[in-house]
Amino acid sequence: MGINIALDGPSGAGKSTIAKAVAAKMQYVYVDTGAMYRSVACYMVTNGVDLDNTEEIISKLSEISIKLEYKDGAQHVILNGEDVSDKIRTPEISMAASKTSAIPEVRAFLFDLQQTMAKENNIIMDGRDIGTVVLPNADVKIFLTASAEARAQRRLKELQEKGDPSTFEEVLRDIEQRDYNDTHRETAPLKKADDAVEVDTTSLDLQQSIDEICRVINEKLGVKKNDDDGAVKKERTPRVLMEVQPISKTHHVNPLKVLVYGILRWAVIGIYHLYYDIRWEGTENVPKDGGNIFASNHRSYQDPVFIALHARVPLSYMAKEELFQGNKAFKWLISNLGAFPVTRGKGDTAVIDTSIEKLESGRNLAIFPEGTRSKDGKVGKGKTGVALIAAVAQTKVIPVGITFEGKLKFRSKVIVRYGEPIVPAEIGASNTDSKSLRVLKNKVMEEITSLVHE
Ligand SMILES: Nc1ncnc2c1ncn2[C@@H]1O[C@H](COP(=O)(O)OP(=O)(O)O)[C@@H](O)[C@H]1O
Ligand SMILES: Nc1ccn([C@H]2C[C@H](O)[C@@H](COP(=O)(O)OP(=O)(O)O)O2)c(=O)n1
Repeated sequence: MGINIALDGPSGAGKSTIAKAVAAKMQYVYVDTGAMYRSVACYMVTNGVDLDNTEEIISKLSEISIKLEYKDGAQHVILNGEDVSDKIRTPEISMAASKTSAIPEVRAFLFDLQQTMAKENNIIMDGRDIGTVVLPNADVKIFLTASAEARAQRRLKELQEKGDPSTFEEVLRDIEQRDYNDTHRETAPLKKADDAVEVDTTSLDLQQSIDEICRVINEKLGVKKNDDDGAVKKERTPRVLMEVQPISKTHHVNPLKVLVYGILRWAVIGIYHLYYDIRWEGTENVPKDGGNIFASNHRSYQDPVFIALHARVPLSYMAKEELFQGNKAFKWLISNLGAFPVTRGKGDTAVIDTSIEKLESGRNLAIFPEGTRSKDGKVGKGKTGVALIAAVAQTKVIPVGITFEGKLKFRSKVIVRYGEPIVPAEIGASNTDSKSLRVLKNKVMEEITSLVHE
């Protein structure tokens, strides 16, 4: 179960703008339930359904599929495969949504979808009934308001920017009509939950509103008192959330080094083709830039080289510290090939910092989540370290599957498969809380396993 923040209030109070900003700041998923109601209305309007004919509206619900997708940080609303993100924002659809959202069957239809999203992710969800009906146990509930005039003024500005000729009076009338519809419907009317914090934004500008909401959230997520026994509930502090700092992709490995590395790579690829019966698959999945994690099953000491040969930017990888203690020339060699030491079995936390530093410096990082080589070729369960590094750095993880029969020897048939990159935030792992790490680790191990067995 993720952390859930419920944000309710009337139209134009600032819910979606603020929720988006908070989601970006806290690396949460933003769920715009209004967009879902708008999509239902959009389908009805587009298909000529009479909005006073409740029976017909209900009968059409089974034809609707709604998805919220996240591309380049923006939320897109997909209705039956079509991106309707812009289409649902017209005054006509606003008014239609206000009408169709009063129908209990429409609400029940969207309720399941909303609850599922809340279960799977850390989310901030905005709407009218989130704190009262959809997420009655939300960790934080906020009721956002502003005077009808202030809200109408904001909407008018928005509409004017889009070239819409509506007047202030018309917009105010629409807002008041929708407020009336939303607060007077029988099912899940707009009202403040008893345990919600009310924030009035009438005299606050946007930044002040965002700051106030962040303050309320931090206060609520900090330490929560259990009303029944006065004990402090299991603390879910935002401290952990703050540690997530997506690495900056502005650091690049020296281009000359990349060029020399490229020439060497191709020379080594040639040698490897002579020595092994080797093939690389899925090379189109390898990002052209650095700062990515390659997570692979571990079969042999050659694995870092196998993985590196199709990555354009050099790789760093962890190697057991004993390798750095013996022969100085060997230490020099492996260090220059990107290895850095890790103390095994001691929960070496410095290695996490070093890994992040490597990624930040623009290098790629190879990790073998199983920790040790597999003798029989079976993929083990994997440790959480890979997920922790990926979650803290919020960077792509490219799963890799390495297969060969028995022991690696001259002319062994080797296949190295690169899978599609995993983006932590897209699979609900936008934090370092235990649920995010579990989700991420499981996904990485699943992908590696299926690449090995393809
Ligand atoms: N506190 C505020 N002060 C000024 N403008 C605001 C404020 N909050 C929101 N806005 C602006 O008002 C408009 C409506 O806000 P929006 O987030 O769409 O409201 P809601 O989701 O509650 O309907 C947006 O253009 C937004 O930039
Ligand atoms: N949880 C929700 C969310 C929206 N609705 C209704 C109320 C509104 O009339 C429509 C559209 O909501 P939306 O939040 O997009 O509207 P505004 O952006 O506030 O104008 O859906 C609802 O009934 N319950």
